Amino acid sequence: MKPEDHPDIPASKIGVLLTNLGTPDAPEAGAVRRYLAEFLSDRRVVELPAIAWQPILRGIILRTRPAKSAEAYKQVWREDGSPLAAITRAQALALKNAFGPGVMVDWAMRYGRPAIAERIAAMKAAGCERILFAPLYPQYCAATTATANDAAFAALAAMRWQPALRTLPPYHDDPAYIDALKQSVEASLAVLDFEPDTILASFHGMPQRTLELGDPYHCHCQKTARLLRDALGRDLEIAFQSRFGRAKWLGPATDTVLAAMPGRGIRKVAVVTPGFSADCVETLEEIAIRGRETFIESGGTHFAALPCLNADKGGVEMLRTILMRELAGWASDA
Ligand SMILES: C=CC1=C(C)c2cc3[nH]c(cc4nc(cc5[nH]c(cc1n2)c(C)c5CCC(=O)O)C(CCC(=O)O)=C4C)c(C)c3C=C
Ligand SMILES: [Fe+2]
Ligand SMILES: [Fe+2]
Repeated sequence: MKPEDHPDIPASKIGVLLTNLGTPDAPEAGAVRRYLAEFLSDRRVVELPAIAWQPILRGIILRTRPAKSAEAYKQVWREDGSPLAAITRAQALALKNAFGPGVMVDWAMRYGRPAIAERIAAMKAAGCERILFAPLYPQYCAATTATANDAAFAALAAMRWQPALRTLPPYHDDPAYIDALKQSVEASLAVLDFEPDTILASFHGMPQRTLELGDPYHCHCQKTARLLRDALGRDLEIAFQSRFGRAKWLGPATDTVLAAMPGRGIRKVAVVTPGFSADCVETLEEIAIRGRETFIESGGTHFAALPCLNADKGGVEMLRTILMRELAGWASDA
């Protein structure tokens, strides 16, 4: 029996914490500025010494970009908030009972709210002595996966009684992921009123230098694209979107490819964004709105932006499969 002066200890549980990048609290310049200040101050994202970068960030970028980005967010904002947050929340909800009793599922964001440290602390307070931390990036990159893991381990660094922590590895070539993408693309194409001449797989870009420094992101994206092309058994091109700053980024650039396609005889295109586990401003505004404009203004006739896996049945089942594998030896249902 526990002595009277002994602190309460909740029954031992397991936690699964889904994590994505983060998003502003509102589609307004002030909220976007706070979000970008945190995001773009991360040394894993902009790999420049603070003394050189902070004056540019504070003096130029945070004065100009928030208003422009807020306009983009306004165009995709939903009644239940930012698409990225709403969909990540829905993914966690859909997986709530997926791993059996004693396994709780929650979600967090690397930047903004709900914060990773806050949700890990809540899981520990609820009795989670083991946590599977799952950054939902199929392709590994230091600017996404590693910085999310850093934040999780930093949260543990402040704890006396730490939970054991596992992290979800990249799943860019996992058969469950490739199959979910194939099914999702085929279902989306089946309801289009046109047959695309080709499919363009657009991944978020990264500075070229990160490839030279040893980041596997470029190779992971290429492998996902190759496996998806093989699974679909049809033409599929790869491109990288969302270039930021003046340095050279991975290519070819999505907007350049879309602008050139009609000149190459490709007038009908479907764009898929397999690197995003949830639709967000990058897919819904940059691709579905601006990408369409670029393609049509260049002479294209038909354009479709296909949805991400999101909290759809196939996407959730894929997440259940890969998460269950990582829970092996921890959860009895795994
Ligand atoms: C999926 C992988 C992602 C990688 C790799 C990535 C790298 C990266 N991004 C920026 C700058 C910005 N990204 C922004 C939005 C954004 N980025 C990702 C994912 C990756 N980023 C997502 C899911 C989102 C959407 C967030 C949302 O709220 O919907 C933005 C903000 C939007 C804007 O102002 O354009 C910026 C800025 C850099 C610099 C970078 C790698 C170095
Ligand atoms: Fe980004
Ligand atoms: Fe590569």
